[in-house]
Amino acid sequence: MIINLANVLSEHELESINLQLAAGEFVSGATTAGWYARLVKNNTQLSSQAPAQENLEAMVKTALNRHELFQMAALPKTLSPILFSRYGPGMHYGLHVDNAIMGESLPLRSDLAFTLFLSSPASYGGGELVIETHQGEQAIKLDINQMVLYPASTLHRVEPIRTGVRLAAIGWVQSLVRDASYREILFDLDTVRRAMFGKEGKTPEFDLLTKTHANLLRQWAEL
Ligand SMILES: O=C(O)CCC(=O)C(=O)O
Ligand SMILES: [Fe+2]
Repeated sequence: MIINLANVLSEHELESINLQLAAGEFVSGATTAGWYARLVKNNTQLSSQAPAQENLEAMVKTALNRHELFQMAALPKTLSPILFSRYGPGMHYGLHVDNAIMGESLPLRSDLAFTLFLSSPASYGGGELVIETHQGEQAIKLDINQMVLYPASTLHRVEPIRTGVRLAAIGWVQSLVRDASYREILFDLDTVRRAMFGKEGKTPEFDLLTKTHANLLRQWAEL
């Protein structure tokens, strides 16, 4: 399941993040890629030593923790550190799959990946995130402050930037529910029960669906 999330940050957070990134020190992105992805990774990232990194990361994580659709779709157990990437003209990230296990002291299994777009699409040429799916390639270039959440198990790439600058926040999620098909069932059930609640309130049907959702989550969640 590939899902787009709108309005991830507040206006104020978006402005603050972009101001801090404009003043930040960016270094080669090769340092945070696996040995083979490094061969095709040509971008820059905010230095992990940058004074702003901690604060920026906290802002994105806070926004995701309060985003209902993100919580419903990802069922997050753990979020990775957030990378802030900057692609100028000619930069790209060739076809790769993300590392399955990330981090040494606190290892995380990357079930889902996300890209939060921090530049307006009209301000740069190229730079689509292209994901290989069973239905073929899907090219994604979202509006500023929108996020795509996609399976980290896919092969994907970032097309070369032709003009302008593409800023994005990137991260990974270890989900409480490892199996993507189970996550989709839970997501669908949760969507239906919320829609029912919106139309008719707390009916006996809503209660029963809520019970089913909770009991399936109990079956499938790994804590
Ligand atoms: O910038 C993007 O949209 C994706 C980057 C990516 O694939 C990665 O960092 O592994
Ligand atoms: Fe990737």
